[in-house]
Amino acid sequence: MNILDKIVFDKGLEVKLRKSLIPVAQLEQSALFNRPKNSLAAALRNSNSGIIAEHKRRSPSKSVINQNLNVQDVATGYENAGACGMSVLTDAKYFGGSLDDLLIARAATKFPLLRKEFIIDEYQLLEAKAYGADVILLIAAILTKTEIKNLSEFAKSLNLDVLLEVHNEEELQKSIMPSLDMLGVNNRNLKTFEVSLNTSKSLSKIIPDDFVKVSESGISTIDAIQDLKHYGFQGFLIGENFMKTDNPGEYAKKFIHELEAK
Ligand SMILES: O=P(O)(O)OC[C@@H](O)[C@@H](O)c1c[nH]c2ccccc12
Repeated sequence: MNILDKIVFDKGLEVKLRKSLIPVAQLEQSALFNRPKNSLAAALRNSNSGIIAEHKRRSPSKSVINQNLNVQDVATGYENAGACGMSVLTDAKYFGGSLDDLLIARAATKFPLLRKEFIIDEYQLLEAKAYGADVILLIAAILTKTEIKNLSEFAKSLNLDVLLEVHNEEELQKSIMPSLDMLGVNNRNLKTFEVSLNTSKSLSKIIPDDFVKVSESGISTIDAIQDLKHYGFQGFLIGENFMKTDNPGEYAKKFIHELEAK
């Protein structure tokens, strides 16, 4: 079993347990459930920096990144920095996150929030909504074409934006459908952890222009972003490069100002 298979196996057990603890009706009663969406896709289209800043304490590829921060400070820091939105890892076992992190970020900010999770079940989309997300991630490597269709259509019915993530051409070909808002290319192979920005560059040519293109992972310099912009990318998902500092918000602010000055 590769790491992605392990994560998905554990996620299946976790979702089953969560479903038995919190019924759908309770999620639907959340005060946040009918909150109007703040669209990440729209924010990216209207931005010239396009940064989506991530909250990530640890990961299977890097182990600990930063365990000493408070999500509320990180969220307000990212919003004040001028990021288009924030990605909040909610997986506990492999990334040290939680749905409470999402709830805290929501209470502290108004900008678009992405629930960064291994989504395999509609129940997780109801959770995303109940805990204040505006956007959800779907990962093509762990879903069939039918699952992508069903989950993305359900997300749209809940008024959530959908970011679909691919890593190769085969995943992209099976995924292109109208119920997606953004197409993300993960520069990191989730099975081997290899990272190359060339993955974004080569797949950009076959992503239809009606989707906002997002490049994810392994981005640490202004030059890399300038380069990716030439390939049509409008969104740049950055985690570790911000989170490894003592003050991710301040670091992101400098980074975004520098990018906007170019
Ligand atoms: O920390 P980085 O290299 O800047 O990467 C951020 C983000 O792209 C990465 O965390 C990510 C992209 N897709 C994912 C899917 C699941 C978990 C994590 C991810």
